[in-house]
Amino acid sequence: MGRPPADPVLSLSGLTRRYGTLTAVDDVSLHLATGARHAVIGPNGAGKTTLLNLIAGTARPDEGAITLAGRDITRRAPARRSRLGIARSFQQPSAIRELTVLENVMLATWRHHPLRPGAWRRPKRLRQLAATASGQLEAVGLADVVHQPAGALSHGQRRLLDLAAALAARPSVLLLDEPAAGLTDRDVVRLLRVLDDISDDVAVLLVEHHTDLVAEFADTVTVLMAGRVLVSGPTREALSHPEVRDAYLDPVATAADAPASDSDRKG
Ligand SMILES: Nc1ncnc2c1ncn2[C@@H]1O[C@H](COP(=O)(O)OP(=O)(O)OP(=O)(O)O)[C@@H](O)[C@H]1O
Repeated sequence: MGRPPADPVLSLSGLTRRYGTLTAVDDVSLHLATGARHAVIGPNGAGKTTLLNLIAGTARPDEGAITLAGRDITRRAPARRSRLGIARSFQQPSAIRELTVLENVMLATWRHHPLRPGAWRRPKRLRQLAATASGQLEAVGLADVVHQPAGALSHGQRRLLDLAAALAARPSVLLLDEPAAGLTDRDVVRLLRVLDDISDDVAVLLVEHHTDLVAEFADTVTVLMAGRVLVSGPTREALSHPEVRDAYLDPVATAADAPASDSDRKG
């Protein structure tokens, strides 16, 4: 396992979350430095989304602690955490279909940095919001569709819109829940380009099943299995860990390495 960074922006210590008799997240400790590119992988039901929920504050841990830039946020409400610098995207694109692409990003920025009552009527402030939102949309390659309703976008474009909305809040920690889900190969290439352009000020925690994307993007990978950390370390090391290959990844390669028949295996 890798050594924790000296000055982590996000630290999870012994996080545990139970649902009845099921322990969805079991004693997980992770530390992300500023600018980290950290992926969490694992089979369905391994606890990946629950882990993101615990960090975002939409689920509360039964045990353990979370610190953001040294500040204990374990008991902070989700809105407070987002104001402190945690942004996230969800498994399903979350844009409001009836609003334009630009309005969606403006709204997201607004939610993260609430204005004083009535401030929305000030044209200068609105222009600033629109400029920030436009810049972010340009950065993710959606400049051509800013005035279209979000509902008119393709699935891949809506994923990029989610990313723009999360980034517009200028987070220090960005949580991404399966951003490549349902994307075409071409969209994944586009997504990777956008992810690569994210500022080094932002630590990214990426939950993803698309292992090629993980291998390209992440410098560190944590593998969750039944809520527990199976392995955590540099990407190449973690992905080539024998238990990871056997249990989860690359079944074709694993099958090719395996003995030819059951009798071989038993023998
Ligand atoms: N609110 C909840 N109530 C009860 N059980 C839950 C709840 N949320 C998650 N679980 C259970 O916790 C376990 C972990 O779920 P989680 O969604 O975190 O897994 P995951 O690794 O994100 O899976 P997937 O890759 O399918 O999204 C699962 O067994 C799930 O059924």
